[in-house]
Amino acid sequence: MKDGAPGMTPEQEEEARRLEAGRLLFARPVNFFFAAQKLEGLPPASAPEVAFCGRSNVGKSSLINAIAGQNALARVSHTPGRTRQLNFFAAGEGTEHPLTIVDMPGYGFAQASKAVKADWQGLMFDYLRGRPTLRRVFLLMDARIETKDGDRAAMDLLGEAAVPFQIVLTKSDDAKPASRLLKRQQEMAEIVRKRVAAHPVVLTTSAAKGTGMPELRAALADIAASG
Ligand SMILES: Nc1nc2c(ncn2[C@@H]2O[C@H](COP(=O)(O)OP(=O)(O)OP(=O)(O)O)[C@@H](O)[C@H]2O)c(=O)[nH]1
Repeated sequence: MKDGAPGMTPEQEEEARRLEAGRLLFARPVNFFFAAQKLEGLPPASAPEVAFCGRSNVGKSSLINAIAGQNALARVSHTPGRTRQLNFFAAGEGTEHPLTIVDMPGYGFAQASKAVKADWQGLMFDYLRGRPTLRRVFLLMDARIETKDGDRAAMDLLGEAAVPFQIVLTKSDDAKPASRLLKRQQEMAEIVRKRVAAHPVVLTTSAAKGTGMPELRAALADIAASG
C-alpha cells in the first residue's frame, strides 16, 4: 500500500483506505447464486454475510443494484412486496475477502394476510438466529416517510435475535425540503442511541443519485475483511 497523500491526517488516510477497499470489493461483478423460500437447504455458510431488509418498496433492489453498479442484478419492482424470498449474491468472488449479500423479503406489504405475515416473521427470525456467518443486517428506511410499526417490529426482531444492524436511509434525493431529511436523520440518531444492537453510524443514501454508495461499500468491505 502507498503512503497517504501529503497533508492528510491519519483519520483521513484511514477513511481513504476504507473507501478504496469498498471500491475494490465491487470492482468485480456481483453474482446472484441462490434463492430460498424456506430455510432448509440454504447455501453453505462460508464467506461473511450481510443481509438487507426493509419495508417493501423501500428501495432495496435499487440500492443493491447501485452498490454493485449493475442495473439488473436485483429486480426493481413497481408492485410492492414482490420479493418474497431470500436472494443470495456473491461479491468479491476470487478475492481474499469475499462477501455474501442477502436480499431479504420486504415486510409491511398491506395486502398480505396475517398468516403470510407470521410465516415471514418466522422465516426472518429463523434465518437471523441460525446463520453463523451473518455479520450485520442493513435495515433500510425511507428518508421521506416516518418510521412505521413494521420497522419497529423488525428492530425488535433483530434485537431478540441479537443480530447487529445498521440503519440506511434510502431515497434521500426525494426527501424534500432538506429539513425533512434532517428531521429523519435526527430520528434515526435517537433510535440508534436507544437500541443496543444498532450500529452508531446511520448511512444516508440515494440509489438514484449514487449518494452514500462509497460509504456503504466501505462498510461492506470492513465486514468482508473482518472475516
Ligand atoms: N427517488 C428515488 N426513488 C427510488 C430510489 N430507489 C428506489 N426508488 C423507487 O422506489 C420504488 C421501489 O424500488 P425497489 O428498488 O423496487 O424497492 P424494493 O424495496 O426492492 O421493493 P420490493 O421488491 O417491493 O420489496 C421504485 O419505483 C424505484 O424507482 C431512490 O434512490 N430515489
